Amino acid sequence: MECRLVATHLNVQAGECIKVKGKILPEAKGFAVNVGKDRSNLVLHFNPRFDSHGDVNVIVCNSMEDGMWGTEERETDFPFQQGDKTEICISFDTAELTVKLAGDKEIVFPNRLGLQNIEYLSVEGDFAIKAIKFS
Ligand SMILES: CCCO[C@@H]1O[C@H](CO)[C@@H](O[C@@H]2O[C@H](CO)[C@H](O)[C@H](OCc3cn(Cc4ccccc4)nn3)[C@H]2O)[C@H](O)[C@H]1NC(C)=O
Repeated sequence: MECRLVATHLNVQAGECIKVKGKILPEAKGFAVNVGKDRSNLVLHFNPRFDSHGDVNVIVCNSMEDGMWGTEERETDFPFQQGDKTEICISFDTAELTVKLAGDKEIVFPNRLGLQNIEYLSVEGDFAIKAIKFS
């Protein structure tokens, strides 16, 4: 599937926010926003699934350490629509990450890797990026 963006050497600090703005493709099956140390060490794989891997309208979150997936956490309160514009804001501290979504929805996920900064960001799948902002 389509890799939309990879950014490295970011040095995003705890308390700062990574904002990803874009448009979900009309026939989207899924997309993912990954943040972490590098492509094999992800503190968060944020993966909204419209219809993929047997999931329909589920947000799958997971971590990856040395290339090995962790235990998935799944959210069925699904604030995404195919074809819509959306904005995802990820902030974190050494304990957890907070993903702010449309409609004041928030998802909290543990910082299983204990990362103190985020070096790596990638966006994959059926998502057309409009802007990336670090604040
Ligand atoms: C019940 C026993 C099998 O469990 C299934 O095992 C699959 C394989 O590990 C799980 O699917 C994987 O879940 C991972 C998160 O835990 C990742 O989402 C794996 O995908 C990685 C990936 C990203 N990409 C790029 C991309 C991303 C988004 C949309 C399109 C392409 N391509 N592959 C995805 O293949 C899938 O979530 C899991 N399902 C359950 C219910 O546990």
